[in-house]
Amino acid sequence: MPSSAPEKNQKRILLKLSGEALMGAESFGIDPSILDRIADEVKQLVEEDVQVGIVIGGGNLFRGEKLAAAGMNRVAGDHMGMLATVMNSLAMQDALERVRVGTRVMSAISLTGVCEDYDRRFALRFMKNKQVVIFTAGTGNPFFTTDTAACLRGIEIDADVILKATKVDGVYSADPKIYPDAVKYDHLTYNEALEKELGIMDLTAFCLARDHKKNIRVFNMQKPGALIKAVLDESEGTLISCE
Ligand SMILES: Nc1ncnc2c1ncn2[C@@H]1O[C@H](COP(=O)(O)OP(=O)(O)OP(=O)(O)O)[C@@H](O)[C@H]1O
Ligand SMILES: O=c1ccn([C@@H]2O[C@H](COP(=O)(O)O)[C@@H](O)[C@H]2O)c(=O)[nH]1
Repeated sequence: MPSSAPEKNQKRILLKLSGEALMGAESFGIDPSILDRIADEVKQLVEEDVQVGIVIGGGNLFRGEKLAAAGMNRVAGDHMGMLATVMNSLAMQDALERVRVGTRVMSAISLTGVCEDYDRRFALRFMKNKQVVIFTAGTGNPFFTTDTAACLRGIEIDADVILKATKVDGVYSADPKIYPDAVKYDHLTYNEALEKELGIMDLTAFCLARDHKKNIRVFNMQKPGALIKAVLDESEGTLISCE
């Protein structure tokens, strides 16, 4: 049976892009200049022979939890949240294809005529052929997050690392947006992150990555060049690993 692992010396990454990071200075939606910069950086990685899978959040548009707090049925709200991730994914695909990076959007929810259904084996083939694969619509199930989807897909495609691209420089002793004196960690184990109840990711995502021994690197996507450094130099942000 053919191996699903990348060729020797070739990296495969799962990049989780926060929906909120796509807003830039806006309070809702997408700032096209941010998408264009991310597309340029992803293109550089593909040119360096890195296989790239992407999961995008939907927090810039809708979150099920927030809609439920406003009175909506939670499952309907989560469906809206997952569809929001599809909108972000289509925008990212468009930006990547404008810089001539072949991109497939594979959805956990069937959306005939809009994007392809998720199929792990096809996804691996596309990535080996230098196409970027955007895994969209989260896990396809309500009550989950796109962080969990990123860990799930990262494990399925046997990524070398899961990169969480967000709006802060890494993992801190407390949320740096609320506690400006919080201290940044360069490295943490999963057990430390869980014990300290660090809110950078939800517990389901953390436990999934820990149980399957996948490292996560958290870094700031708003910093130009940080993605390249996080992948090629492994020097950006905070690394979370088992040991
Ligand atoms: N200990 C901590 N260290 C760093 N950031 C933290 C911590 N606790 C909470 N945070 C917050 O977590 C946020 C991460 O949110 P991010 O927007 O990346 O995730 P998301 O909710 O999964 O994505 P989306 O925006 O797509 O919904 C950071 O912006 C930061 O303010
Ligand atoms: O597997 C999933 C993933 C996401 N959702 C819903 O989508 C929104 C947006 O995702 P974020 O991770 O918050 O960016 C999320 O709030 C959920 O409502 C989901 O239901 N299932």
